[in-house]
Amino acid sequence: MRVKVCGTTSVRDAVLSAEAGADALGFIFAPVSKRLVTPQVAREAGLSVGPVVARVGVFLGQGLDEVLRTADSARVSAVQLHGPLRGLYVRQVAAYYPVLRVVRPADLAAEADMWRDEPGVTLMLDAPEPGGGVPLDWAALRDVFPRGAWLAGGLGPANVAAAMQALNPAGVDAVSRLEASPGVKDAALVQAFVATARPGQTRVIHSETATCG
Ligand SMILES: O=C(O)c1ccccc1NCC(=O)[C@H](O)[C@H](O)COP(=O)(O)O
Repeated sequence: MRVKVCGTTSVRDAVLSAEAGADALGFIFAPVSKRLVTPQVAREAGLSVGPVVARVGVFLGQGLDEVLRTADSARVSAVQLHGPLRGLYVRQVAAYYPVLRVVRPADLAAEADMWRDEPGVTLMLDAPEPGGGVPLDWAALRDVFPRGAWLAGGLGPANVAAAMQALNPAGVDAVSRLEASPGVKDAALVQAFVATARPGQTRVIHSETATCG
């Protein structure tokens, strides 16, 4: 089980999510988002969490050049793609970065067929409005949720265990229900989310500096 905390906009929030045990941090580069971050801040935040935590650049309907340039400048380790996209476009991004391809329930069957045997492209099921905090109907998805797919959509500390029980996703992702205000994390909510999704995984990011001599 992998846990991604999305909508990171500062070094402070990157460090608190990493210390809570998150496997991945999301940096949103879609201009429509309330959690928009610059590539420079994303890069600094990513560098602040050490070598283990994945940094995911999140895009919605943006041009290929913009996606690749921004991802490079932010030094992300993976790219998350929202919106209706041609298969060729997704493959072109996947030639450079592991891709989380985000789909709505209505598009799940077609996209699952398209990406089933495609190394480097992982499906993530999300609500039609990304970052909207609205959970999906897990019961309706039980028979069609693809093996190895990730789940998002209105997840938080109070419901992530039930979502995992219902669909057994390979990863979970959340933003709205982990915030004090849009773009600002609530440390207690992040800790509770990660601890519930994957117990016992906190980590130390900043250790005491050893003194020599
Ligand atoms: O969160 C946003 O503002 C956003 C805007 C545009 C594209 C993607 C966005 N978020 C992507 C995410 O990965 C969210 O974590 C995911 O949609 C779940 O959000 P939530 O339902 O609020 O937990």
